[in-house]
Amino acid sequence: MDKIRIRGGRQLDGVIRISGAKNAALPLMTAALLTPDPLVLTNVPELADISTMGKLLVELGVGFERIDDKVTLTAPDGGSTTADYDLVRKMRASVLVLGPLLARHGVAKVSLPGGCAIGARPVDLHLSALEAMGAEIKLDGGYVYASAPKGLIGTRIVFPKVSVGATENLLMAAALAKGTTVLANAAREPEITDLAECLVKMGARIEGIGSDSLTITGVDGLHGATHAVVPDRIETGTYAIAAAITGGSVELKGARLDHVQSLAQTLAKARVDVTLTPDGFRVVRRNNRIRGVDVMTEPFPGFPTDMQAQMMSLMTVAEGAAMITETIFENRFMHVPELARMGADVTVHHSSALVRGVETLRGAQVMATDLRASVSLVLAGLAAEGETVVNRVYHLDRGYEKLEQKLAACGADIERVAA
Ligand SMILES: CC(=O)N[C@H]1[C@@H](OP(=O)(O)OP(=O)(O)OC[C@H]2O[C@@H](n3ccc(=O)[nH]c3=O)[C@H](O)[C@@H]2O)O[C@H](CO)[C@@H](O)[C@@H]1O
Ligand SMILES: C=C(OP(=O)(O)O)C(=O)O
Repeated sequence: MDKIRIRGGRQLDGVIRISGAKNAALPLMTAALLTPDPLVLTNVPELADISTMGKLLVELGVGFERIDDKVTLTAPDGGSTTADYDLVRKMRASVLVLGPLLARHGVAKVSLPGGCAIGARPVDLHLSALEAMGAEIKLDGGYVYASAPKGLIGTRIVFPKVSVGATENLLMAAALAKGTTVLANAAREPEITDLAECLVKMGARIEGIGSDSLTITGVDGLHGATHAVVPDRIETGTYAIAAAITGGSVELKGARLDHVQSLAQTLAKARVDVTLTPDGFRVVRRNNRIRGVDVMTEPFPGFPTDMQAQMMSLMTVAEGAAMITETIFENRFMHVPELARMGADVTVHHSSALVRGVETLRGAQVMATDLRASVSLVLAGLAAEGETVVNRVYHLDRGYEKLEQKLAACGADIERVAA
C-alpha cells in the first residue's frame, strides 16, 4: 500500500487550482439515470470515488466515457435496476442511485450501504421520504427493495433531520414524480444547489434552489444537458489550512469564497488573512501565531463536518485552546490519537474535543480510517518538525486529486512512496 512521506516545516507559497467537487460530481453522475439522453459533466475530478461510481453506473447499463475532465453518461431504457453490495459497500454515495432508478423505472434493488468509520450513517430518512411518495419499501438480505409501479406521487416531506444525501435522493425522485413535492428542512449545501441547477437544465421544475425548502413539480421526462461541476469547497478549505498551518501564502484559483464563509470567518478569528483575487482567493499567514478559535460543525452554511479534522490540525499549533464540537457524525475524532502521536494535546469528551495548542508538532508514522482524518495528518505533517509518514493513502485518493503534486508545487517536501 502506498504511503505519503512529508518532511515538515516548509512554508507553502504559490498557487493551487481547485478541482471539481467530489460530493457534487457523485450525485450529478447518478442524475444521468433519470434520462435516456447523454448527460455531459465537465470539471469532474479524477478520484477513486468517481471511478467507483462510474463502475456502479456501468453495472446498471449506463454508457460511461471519460475524456480528461469530461464525463459523458448515457442511461438507455431497459438498464438494470439492481445495485450490488460489492460496489455500494465501497462508497456510501452509491445509495443515490435509489431515487433516480425508482423514479424512472418504478423499481429498484439497492444494497444498504452499511456504516463506516465516522458513524452508523443510516438511510432511514431516504426510505421514509420515498415511502411518503407512495413507494413500497422492503428490507431483505441487506438490500432495499423499492417499488412504485404507478410512479411516485408528489407530497410534502418535512425531514426530521437535515440530510445531504436524503435531500439529493428525493430531489431526483421528485423530478419525475406526479404532481408537486415540497422538501422542507432540506439540506442546502452548494453540492445540492449544483445538482438542482443541473436538473433544471435537464428539464426539471424546481423552486427554492439554495434554500431549505425545495418545491419540485414533476415532469413526464427529462432530457440531456451539459453541466460543469462546482469547485470543491472542502478541497479549497483543506489547502487554505495548508497555507495557514505552514505560515505561507497560497492563492486558491477557481475557489468560491461564498461557499466557505464559515471557514473564512474562523480563519480570520485565528489571525489568518483571506483576500479575494480575480479568480478565487488568497490565504496568508506570516509571522504571527495562530489563535485558538472554538468551532462547532453544522449543516451548511455552518462550519462543515468535512473540515473539522483539518481545523483541528490547525488548532493543535495555536496559541491558547480551542473547543471543537462535532454535531453531525458520532465518531469523527479518529484523527485525535494520531495527532497525539505527533505531540498534539487534545482531550475528547463526548462530541467535543479540547485542543490545547503546542509550540510545534513532531513528525511520526500515522494513519487514519477516513478521508478527512487522513488529510488532517498530512496538514499536521506539513507543519511538524522532521518526517511524517501517512499510511493508508487510498483514503486520500478517494477525495484529493493530485494532492502531492498540488502541495509540492507550493514548496512542500512531500512524496508518494510505493510500498
Ligand atoms: C457524498 C457526500 O456528499 N457525502 C457528504 C454527505 O454525506 P451524507 O449525505 O451521507 O450525510 P447526511 O447529511 O445524510 O448525514 C447527516 C446526519 O444525518 C444522519 N442520517 C442521514 C440520513 C438518514 O437517512 N438518516 C440519518 O440519521 C447521518 O447519520 C448523519 O449523522 O453529507 C455529509 C454531511 O455534510 C458529509 O460529511 C459527507 O461528506
Ligand atoms: C464523508 C465523506 O464522504 P462520504 O460521504 O462519501 O463518506 C467526505 O467527503 O468527507
